[in-house]
Formats: sequence, C-alpha cells, structure tokens
Amino acid sequence: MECKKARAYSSSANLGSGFDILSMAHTAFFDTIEICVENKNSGDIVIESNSNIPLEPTKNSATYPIVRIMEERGIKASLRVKVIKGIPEGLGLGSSGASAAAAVMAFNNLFKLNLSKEEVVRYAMYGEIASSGSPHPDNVAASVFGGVVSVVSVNPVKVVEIPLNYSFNILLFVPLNVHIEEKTKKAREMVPKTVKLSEYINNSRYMSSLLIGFVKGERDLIRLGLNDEIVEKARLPLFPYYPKIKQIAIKYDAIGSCVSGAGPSILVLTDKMTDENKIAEEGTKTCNEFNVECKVIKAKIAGGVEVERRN
Ligand SMILES: Nc1ncnc2c1ncn2[C@@H]1O[C@H](COP(=O)(O)OP(=O)(O)O)[C@@H](O)[C@H]1O
Ligand SMILES: N[C@@H](CCOP(=O)(O)O)C(=O)O
Repeated sequence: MECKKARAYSSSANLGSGFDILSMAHTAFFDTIEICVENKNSGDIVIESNSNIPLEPTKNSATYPIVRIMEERGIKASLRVKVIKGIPEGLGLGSSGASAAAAVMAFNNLFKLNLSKEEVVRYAMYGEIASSGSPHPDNVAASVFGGVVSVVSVNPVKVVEIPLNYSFNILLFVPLNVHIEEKTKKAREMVPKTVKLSEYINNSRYMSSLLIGFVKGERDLIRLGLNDEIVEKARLPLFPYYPKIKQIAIKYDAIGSCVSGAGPSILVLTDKMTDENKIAEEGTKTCNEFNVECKVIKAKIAGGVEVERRN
C-alpha cells in the first residue's frame, strides 16, 4: 500500500482590511494528512481522524478537493485518508484550509500530478466549500505558500508572496471554550453586501499601508494597515472582547492587532518594543470579563505545505 503524508500550518486570514485577500501562515499549529492507496476496487474514500470532524468525503475539507481532482482528471482509486488535526477547528486559525492544503499536496505527490502551488490552492479551495460553503482562497493560499500572501486573483488563481522586511513575532488569543456551529459560514453572512465609498476608501488606504509597511519594513505603516472598518465591524458580535484587546495591545506597544480570519481568535503582532507579558496578562483578563477562556499562543511566521519525505 503506497502512502504519502503532508503537513500544513495554521493561518490568520483577513490581515487588516484584506478580507479574502491577505493571509499569514504561522507556527501556532499544524495538520498532517496521510493518504494511502488501497488494493481494492471500491473507489471509496475512507476518512479516519483524531478529531470530531465530518467523515463524509464531500463534507470534509481534506477530502472534498480530492473528490474533485479525481473527477476532473478521471483518477480511480480506493483511498484511506488520515486527518491528524493539530489546528483547533472553528477558531479562525485556518483549520479547514490547512487540512485542504495538506491533502491536495499529499495527493499531488502520491499520483505524481506535478501541480503548481497555484493549482494546489485552486483545488484546496474546494475544501473551504466543504467546510463553509464558500471557496475563499486566503487561508489555503497562506498554508500552501507560507509567509504572508496576497491572493490577487481567483480566476485564475494568482498568489503573491509579500516580502517581509520587518521582523515580528505573533501572539494569538485563542478562545478555547467558544464553539459556534458553522462559524465561518455564519460570519460570511454577516458581511455587508454593499459598503459606503468612504469606508471603501479608508479600507483601501489600510491595505496599501499594510503592504507597503511589510515591504519597506515600516512599523507605523504596518500598525495603521492592521485596521478594518467594514468586516471586523460587521462581525463584532462574534468577538466582543476584540476592541479592548486591541486597545491593550497598542497600550503596550504591539505593532498592531486584528481579528484572525473570521474570529473568534485575535492576532497581535509584536517586536522588541512590545511588552508581550502585559498584553497576555491583561488580554486574558479581558477575555474572562466576557466569559471567554483565552489561551495565549506565541508563534512565528511559518513556511508552506511540506510533503514528509519518510512515509
Ligand atoms: N478537515 C477539516 N478540518 C477542520 N474543519 C473541518 C474539516 N472538515 C470539515 N470541517 C468543518 O469545518 C468547520 C470549521 O471550518 P471553519 O468554520 O471555516 O473554521 P476554521 O477553518 O477557522 O477552523 C467545522 O464545522 C468542521 O467540522
Ligand atoms: N476570508 C475568510 C477567512 C475565514 O478564516 P477562518 O480561519 O475563520 O475560517 C472569511 O473571513 O470568511
């Protein structure tokens, strides 16, 4: 029985005002997917997991992309797919996207498809349809490429890796006791269909500030760029503690803060000027004030999806 394993890291999508565009892979957590071809002709995909995720191939973000690749390319095989979850689900850490990225990469390797990274992203986006009903590309792009990415086009998929010329660390407030059924799906329904021109202009300014800040290594531009007046505002009921955590982050001189993906986790970028301990202490208290139990995770920027060489 031939098997291939790949691992992909967690990510924070929607950096600043970059809804569905800007995303960052981090070392906070990772998923591992192992795919084995079985000596059977059933054509079934059987999923095993250490976590309570759907085990139907079309409902699991790891396997739905595989179903689609097999259909598109006329591949027939019986597969056993192990979804080893390290990334907690439904917390805004790109859990579904990382499973999808690792699964497509393992399958690509197993069947020697020679997919480009952008093709891996395109297929992995089906995983987001399985988990949230929408093929948003940002989490999968970060998990596939690593670093900070901008998805500049979805049809065809085009992803740009953003050069990072300012070195920073990552703090994540992860609310462990929060469970919102179909969180990203619901969060997407909260996003307004139309926006005021003034909000659009401000958000575009933030996005240009963030990108130029990363590229030129300018802290103040990164801070300004980690703002958003549209999506975070509309989704605030999902993470009511966010404005206060952001205030605390700025008080103790973090570079900046934004919501991680569709929340409820919060991302804080820090450097040597930041008092991380105070942010962790006061931020955790703030979570408690909202009856939320936050775990503070320290992380760094992660690389892209990797196939494990010894399977
Ligand atoms: N392989 C998978 N990994 C994580 N979640 C999955 C997977 N397959 C299906 N899901 C479902 O997707 C939902 C989580 O995805 P989502 O709401 O987008 O949150 P996130 O991707 O931030 O963890 C949960 O309902 C979960 O059961
Ligand atoms: N752009 C998406 C990102 C969702 O990220 P997740 O990690 O919360 O699933 C959105 O905001 O809907």
